[in-house]
Amino acid sequence: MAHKLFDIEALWKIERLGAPSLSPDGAQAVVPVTRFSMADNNSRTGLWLLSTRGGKPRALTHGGDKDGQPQWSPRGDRIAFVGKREQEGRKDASPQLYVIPADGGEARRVATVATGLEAYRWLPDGKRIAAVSWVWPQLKGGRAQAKAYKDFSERKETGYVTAEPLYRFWDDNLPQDRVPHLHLIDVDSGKVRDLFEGTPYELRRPDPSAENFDISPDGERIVFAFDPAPVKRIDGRFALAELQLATGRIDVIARDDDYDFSSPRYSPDGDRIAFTASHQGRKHTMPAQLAVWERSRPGSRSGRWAVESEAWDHEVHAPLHWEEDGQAVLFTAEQQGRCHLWRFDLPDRRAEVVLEGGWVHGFDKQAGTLVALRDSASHPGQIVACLPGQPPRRLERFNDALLGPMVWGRNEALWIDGAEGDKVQVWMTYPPGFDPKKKYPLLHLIHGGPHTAAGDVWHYRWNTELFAAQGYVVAAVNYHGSSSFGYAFLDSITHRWGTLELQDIEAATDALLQQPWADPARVFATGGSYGGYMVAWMNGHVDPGRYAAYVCHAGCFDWQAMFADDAWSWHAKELGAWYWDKPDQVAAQSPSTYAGNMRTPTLVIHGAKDYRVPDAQGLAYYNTLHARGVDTRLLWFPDENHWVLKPRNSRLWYAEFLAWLKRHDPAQQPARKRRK
Ligand SMILES: CSCC[C@H](NC=O)C(=O)N[C@@H](Cc1ccccc1)C(=O)O
Repeated sequence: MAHKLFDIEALWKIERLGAPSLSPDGAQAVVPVTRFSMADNNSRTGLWLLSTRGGKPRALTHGGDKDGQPQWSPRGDRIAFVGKREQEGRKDASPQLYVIPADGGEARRVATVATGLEAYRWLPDGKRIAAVSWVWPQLKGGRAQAKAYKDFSERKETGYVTAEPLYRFWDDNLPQDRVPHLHLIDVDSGKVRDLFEGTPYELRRPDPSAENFDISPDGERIVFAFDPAPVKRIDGRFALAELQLATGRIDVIARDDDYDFSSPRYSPDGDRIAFTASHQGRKHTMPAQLAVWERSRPGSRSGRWAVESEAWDHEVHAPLHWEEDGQAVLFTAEQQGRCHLWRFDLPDRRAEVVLEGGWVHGFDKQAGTLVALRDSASHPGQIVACLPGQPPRRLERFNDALLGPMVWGRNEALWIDGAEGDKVQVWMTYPPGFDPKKKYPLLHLIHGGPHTAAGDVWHYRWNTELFAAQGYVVAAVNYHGSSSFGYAFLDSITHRWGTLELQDIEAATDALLQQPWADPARVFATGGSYGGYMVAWMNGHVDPGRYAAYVCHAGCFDWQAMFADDAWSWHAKELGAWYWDKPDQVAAQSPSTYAGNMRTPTLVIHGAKDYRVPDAQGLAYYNTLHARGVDTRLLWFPDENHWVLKPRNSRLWYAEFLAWLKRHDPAQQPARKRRK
């Protein structure tokens, strides 16, 4: 068989699987599958049925362009999903809810909600659905909302007037006077009721999702997380409230101004609620921990809550999923650059791994069958099933024909001596056919956050296998501040951004340059967002010549000017001061302060729709390098945000990235230039 090298065309031919939902008997899973077209520069998402008992995957939907968030009904007879389709002569102007018989057939639009529907959950009766829609809170009734939506869509004034502190999020101009409300939808009649109408309640504004609410097993109550503060900010501290469906009464059941609560889930008997609690009053970096609220007595509206996982030094990721016996909760959590599925036993307060990562991104468990979406640095997302007493088994082979004939680079985690005498993890990907007796260029990929991690995960925007296939030894350092190594390590960089991270990256470079394969003239450093901050920081702190070139994608350059970002209320917590109180402390952590030392060639990349790191950051860095006479190049996307997401722009991104490294790689210069 001919062996092919993995490249950008293959990357975009990969069919991307979404989180699975299981039928109530656990026999089948439904998953969204997205296929991209480089030619058309777009994508289509359809739903597929996968049997957990054996058999070939079957396509469930064909009609829509973007059929997402499939959820099996509690009775197992139908599957709901969110899509934008054309049906009965009507084209959806906003995402709507559809249902389709689980054994196939035509999808039916459940209702037309002018303001659109997003996240949702089935009620246990299988006849109703609770869904999120952004509405004008002062209006009453669907008709008034529809008129407001029409007026808004057809308005000629494009100006955005606001007095909100949170008025944009990533690339979204929210709230524009709307707030996310929960709605109750009757699946057969299509009747819709706004459950929060006339109340001050709303779900979280940044990315409201189905993790923010849950329905009690008897279908009588809905618990949801809400921000009690009258003015909503990105770092709001959420409380929990419970709504009685019969009366509309809402009671606040758990509130602590020191804590941020999220992701509530009812226990199988409905008398406890698992949720995540982050002790923000102690410090803004505190992890989300597993907490449980317990009703004082059955049917009561009061109860007590406690953090259960305090002694377990891990951050708990939503969603939470109760085991059927009510004794344990399943969730994912990171550990040393991997993300496993864990079972947290409540009586013992002990966590054990149920399914190892790579990286587990989504899962469901019904009737003893577990399914999960899992990837690793060496393969994209796959759906695996675990039946009782059996090892994990793959349920589909969507990408095997494409990826099977490729030669892959080897991935491994190394540990080096980093800052503060700590061991620091470095994820390595070696070129296919790597021979340690030959010489190779070294490429740092520096992760963002800073409180995230590089790891055993498949990345579409910073694909380690793709870079390795181009001949680079790829190193991704989990510098101080990274998640997945415990709280002290994550918090160690607070109020002194840049310093320890640089020591770790430099220590990794030193350690790797000891390897026989390393070529000291061919070392590159690249990164996005906080990783972009780091390469700009390196340009001002590391001697010129140590790194042959940098690539800075969406990098933070100047923390004072960064105050234009959507995350501005975090700055003082992370940097230790507002810029007007301690300008020197903030400036000391800004790469721009060290511009006078910058000499290393840099490719600067930025998207104009990036509200997290506004593109003025990238432009200021690029202009600075120009003014200083440093070799630089700008790749600016008018239509991309913090991430480059369109197939053609991604191809351009990789092409420019690789061409920049090649241009500054002494081994890749024409012979005449190299002799000079
Ligand atoms: C508390 S850190 C800021 C939020 C955030 N973290 C999640 O990844 C983030 O967006 N980080 C950016 C860099 C950044 C840091 C601080 C303020 C704005 C942007 C990233 O690396 O993606």
